[in-house]
Amino acid sequence: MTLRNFAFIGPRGAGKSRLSRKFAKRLDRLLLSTDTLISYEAGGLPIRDIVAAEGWAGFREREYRLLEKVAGMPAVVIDCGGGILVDVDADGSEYFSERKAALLREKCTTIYLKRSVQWLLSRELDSSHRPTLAADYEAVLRRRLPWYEKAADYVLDLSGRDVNEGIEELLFHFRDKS
Ligand SMILES: Nc1ncnc2c1ncn2[C@@H]1O[C@H](COP(=O)(O)OP(=O)(O)O)[C@@H](O)[C@H]1O
Ligand SMILES: O=C(O)C1=C[C@@H](OP(=O)(O)O)[C@@H](O)[C@H](O)C1
Ligand SMILES: [Mg+2]
Repeated sequence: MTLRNFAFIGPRGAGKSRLSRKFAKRLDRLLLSTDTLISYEAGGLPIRDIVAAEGWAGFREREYRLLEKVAGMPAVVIDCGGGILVDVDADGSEYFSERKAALLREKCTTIYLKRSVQWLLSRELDSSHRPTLAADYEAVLRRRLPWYEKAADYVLDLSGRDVNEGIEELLFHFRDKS
């Protein structure tokens, strides 16, 4: 039995944080949230404030540096922020983050929590901790969804199913592989 770690990826609001907490508990593993650790390292500043101060480029850089530290830890569950596969260029345009994808590929079993575009749009979350991504959130989703597919070792489609069913599927699929 190897002690490979798990990383959850997927768009904002897919349920990564909630599911990964339950999953880590079932496996009795340590759960690490990239968002929470980035905030903590920034002296407790909410992500919204980090982005306001440093721009998305600053936040993506923090995300990369944090992922470098946690991706190789053995036997942990990593709850990634929705933009873990994103970097931004000088004019603020998003592109696929090969450097963060490479860390996930090399060091983690990456699970994509898949939801339909309609489901995600109907639940787009408005919270003081989640800075607005763009006026056209659907365009953001359509650009990013293929990136999650590309980076995933396993796709967990939660359409019409609850979190517990999803966890049972993962425990079954990875029963001899984790
Ligand atoms: N399956 C679900 N059923 C009901 N509420 C959910 C479910 N998954 C997530 N939520 C709620 O939706 C919100 C976003 O979930 P969260 O786990 O934070 O998503 P993510 O980390 O992918 O952005 C939270 O308020 C959470 O309580
Ligand atoms: O999609 C994104 O770019 C982001 C998603 C957020 O995490 P959740 O997916 O947990 O909401 C958080 O990392 C930050 O606000 C940026
Ligand atoms: Mg989250």
